[in-house]
Amino acid sequence: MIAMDLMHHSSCFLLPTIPLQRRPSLTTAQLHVCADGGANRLYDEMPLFFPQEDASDVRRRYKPDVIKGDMDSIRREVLEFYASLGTEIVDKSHDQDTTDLHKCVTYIRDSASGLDKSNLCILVVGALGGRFDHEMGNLNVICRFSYMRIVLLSNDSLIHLLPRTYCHEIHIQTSVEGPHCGLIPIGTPSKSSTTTGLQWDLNNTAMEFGGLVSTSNIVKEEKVTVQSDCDLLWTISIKKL
Ligand SMILES: Nc1ncnc2c1ncn2[C@@H]1O[C@H](COP(=O)(O)OP(=O)(O)OP(=O)(O)O)[C@@H](O)[C@H]1O
Ligand SMILES: Cc1ncc(C[n+]2csc(CCO)c2C)c(N)n1
Repeated sequence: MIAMDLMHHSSCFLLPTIPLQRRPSLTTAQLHVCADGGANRLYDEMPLFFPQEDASDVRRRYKPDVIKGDMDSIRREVLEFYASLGTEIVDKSHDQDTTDLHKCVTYIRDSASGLDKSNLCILVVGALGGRFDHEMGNLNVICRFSYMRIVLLSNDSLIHLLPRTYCHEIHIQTSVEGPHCGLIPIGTPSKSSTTTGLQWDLNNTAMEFGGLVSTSNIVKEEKVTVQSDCDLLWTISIKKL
């Protein structure tokens, strides 16, 4: 039998930041990349977190490093505002075969700008809870880049891939996530998946889309373990404040 490497997962990025900082925790990221129309949301919504402050000051403080995409959704005023602050604009309007998220992931993967990639994790905010074709496109990106750690986030859920080549230990941050969770074989049927720490554990269980998938499961322990013969999507609910 071949011993498999262990991969640890922890959503500690969801934990509140030190109150003194008074900043959303994602500001600690090394690189901030907006996918096309995502820049409109940053521009429109960041000032809402700081209603007492001048909107332009807030936007300057939360400036993206890069905006990349096919540029069919970003508003001109938003593009010009961030470009004037030095944001790098990567216009890929000629590429209509990959999504803007795909374009952004390749930017981060191929970026050589002093980014520490040893423990790289990409958090994708606003990735869920909108148009279904966009959501499916985003899931496809995490399957396509299965060798990278990419987490899709909304206000309600978090999703990432558990590659079949590892045993997984998921450390549950019970103050901010759970208890609802799911394990879904999205690409290929699984002949055997085994878990611990769930209300309905899998025990060498077969799963396939169109057959049995594990949705509406419940986390029962602070550590969940998963092992499978195929890549699985892991999803867990995010608690409301
Ligand atoms: N409602 C949504 N739900 C989930 N993800 C989204 C949503 N809207 C945008 N995204 C993500 O943000 C990226 C940029 O969004 P944008 O609105 O610029 O897409 P777009 O290129 O205009 O797409 P389309 O041409 O299909 O309308 C998308 O590739 C997708 O990953
Ligand atoms: C088979 C196939 N289906 C859809 C598209 C369209 N498309 C896919 S990604 C993208 C860019 C969105 O920003 C567009 C327009 C395609 N090219 N090929």
